[in-house]
Amino acid sequence: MNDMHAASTSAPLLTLDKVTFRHRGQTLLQNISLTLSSQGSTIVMGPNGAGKSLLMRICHGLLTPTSGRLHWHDTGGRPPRQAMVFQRPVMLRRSAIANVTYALAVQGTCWRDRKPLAREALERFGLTDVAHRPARVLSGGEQQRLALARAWALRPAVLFLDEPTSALDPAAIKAVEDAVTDFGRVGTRIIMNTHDISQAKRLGDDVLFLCQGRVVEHNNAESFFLAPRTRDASAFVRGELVW
Ligand SMILES: Nc1ncnc2c1ncn2[C@@H]1O[C@H](COP(=O)(O)OP(=O)(O)OP(=O)(O)O)[C@@H](O)[C@H]1O
Repeated sequence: MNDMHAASTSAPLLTLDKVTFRHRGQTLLQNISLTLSSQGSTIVMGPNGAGKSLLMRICHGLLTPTSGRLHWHDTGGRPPRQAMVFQRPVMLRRSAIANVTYALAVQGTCWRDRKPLAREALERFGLTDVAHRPARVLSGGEQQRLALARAWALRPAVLFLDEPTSALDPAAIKAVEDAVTDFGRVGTRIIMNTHDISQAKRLGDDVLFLCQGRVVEHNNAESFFLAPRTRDASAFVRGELVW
């Protein structure tokens, strides 16, 4: 494994030490050791079933590894403020704005600040007109923007995105990519999983390439796409079928 990152000069953010995840006798993630730096955007790539979503869920704290450990460097080992955007947005049976204020309440934001923060986030993502519509009747693209607005309102230090554009048309994809760039501009650390090589080139600083539950290559994005170091990554970049 090449654990070289684009932003390797910046301080470490998260270290995974021999993280393994087993389920019903199957090893789905095996001995993953890596360090993510505190700046930039990491793109997680690899074939279907490689364990990309599992890895992100473990990093986000939704799943616990069977063995191994995670260490967040800046926050004394504890996870920093973080949010996750999924392929299919998870919306509560409430209005768009209530989905945002609810997330702020869960985070512990003072009730006086919730509505102003929610309105600002909805406006930023072009959702002011649908603020009082039930979130679940919004279009797929609008729901994904709402998921991003909800994440934006939380001011996360780290944002995980699990294939956020795979069900969207080009205009909606552009809106999501612009949002990811905006998060990056305000210093949010991006960790995103995508199958779209062009998108990875547009958004990624470093690439984490997984195959069959292992990290095969971790490299800065330019090197990964121009001169991958491993056979599997080369085949993947050439568009060959890798599994
Ligand atoms: N919560 C879970 N508990 C147990 N097994 C899981 C869980 N989530 C995923 N898996 C299994 O782990 C393997 C890897 O799944 P994962 O969703 O991480 O792959 P992926 O690389 O994201 O694939 P894709 O590109 O198809 O989304 C699959 O065999 C899946 O069935």
